[in-house]
Amino acid sequence: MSKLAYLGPQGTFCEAALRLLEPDAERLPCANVGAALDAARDGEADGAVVPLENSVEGAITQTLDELAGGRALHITGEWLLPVEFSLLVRPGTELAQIKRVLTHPAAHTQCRGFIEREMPGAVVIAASSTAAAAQEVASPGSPYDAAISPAIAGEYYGLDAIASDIGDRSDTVTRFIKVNRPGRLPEPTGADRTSLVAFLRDDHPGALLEMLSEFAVRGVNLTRIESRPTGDGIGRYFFHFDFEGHIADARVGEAVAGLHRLCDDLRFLGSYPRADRVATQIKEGTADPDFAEAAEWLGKIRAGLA
Ligand SMILES: O=C(O)C(=O)Cc1ccccc1
Repeated sequence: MSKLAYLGPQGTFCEAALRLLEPDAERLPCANVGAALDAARDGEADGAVVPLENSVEGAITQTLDELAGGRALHITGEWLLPVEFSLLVRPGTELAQIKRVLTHPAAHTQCRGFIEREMPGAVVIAASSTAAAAQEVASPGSPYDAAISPAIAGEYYGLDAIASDIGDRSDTVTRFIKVNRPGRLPEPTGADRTSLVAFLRDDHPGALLEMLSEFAVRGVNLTRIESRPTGDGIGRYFFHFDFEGHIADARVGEAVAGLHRLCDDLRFLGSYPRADRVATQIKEGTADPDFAEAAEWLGKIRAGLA
C-alpha cells in the first residue's frame, strides 16, 4: 500500500482529493506544502499530494516555489476537484460577532465577496490550510472567531457551519498534483501534460520570446505559464511552463531540448495523464513519424545519398 503525504491536518481539500482518488493509500498529514514534499523527498512517504492552482485564484505559489527548488520531484498525476467553502464557528457564535477569521490565502481570495458583504468589519488572517484554521478556531481560548474551511472540517473539529457555499463562484475547481521521487515516467496516453521550470541564462530583449518559440515552431500547445521571482532582486524571474504532450513525443522532446540550450537550468517536472483526458491535437507536420522522416532525410543528405 502506498503512503502519501498531503497538506493537512485532517479535513483539508487536499485530503478530500486524496481520499477520492487514491482511497487505498495510507495518508500522512503534513503541516504545510513544503513538509509534504519533503516527506516524499526523504522517503518518509512514497509521494505527496498538494494543491497547484485554482480556476479563480491561479497558482498556489508556495507549491510552485517548492517544486522549483530542493531535490527534484516529478509530477505523476493531476486531479481537478470542485471546492466548496463553509464558514465554521464554535457553537453559539453568531455572524455579527465575527471579528477575526482564519483561513488559507487561496480560500480568502475566493470568498472576498461574502466577507465584504456579510462581515465587512472582519479581519482575515492566513493559516497554513483551511483545516488548520478550523482546528485552531476549535481549540480552547482561540483568539479567532471563525474559519473558512470545507464543511467536513467542522465535523472533525466540532464546529458549526453558519454559512455554506460562500465562494464567490460556484464553479471553482482546484488542480491537485501527485508527486514522486524521480523514477519511471507514466506511459504516454495521448492526453498528457508536461511541466518544467526554466531559469534564463541571461536577461536580454526577446528572452521569453525565444523560449516560447521553441514550443511554437514544434506545434506544442502551452496550458500554463507563470513567472516567479528568483529572489535575487527586482526584475529577476524564472518561469513555470505546462504544455500538452509527453516528453516521449518527438515534438515535446525537441522543444525541451531546445529550451535546455537556451537556459541556465531547466528542471523537468514530469509528464503525466491530464485530469480532463482531453487528447492532444497534433498540428500537421509535428507527429512522431514526421520527425522520424525528417531525421532520415537529413541523414541521407549528410551521407551524400540525396
Ligand atoms: O487548505 C486546504 O484545504 C487546501 O487543500 C489548499 C486549498 C485552499 C483553498 C482552495 C483549494 C485548496
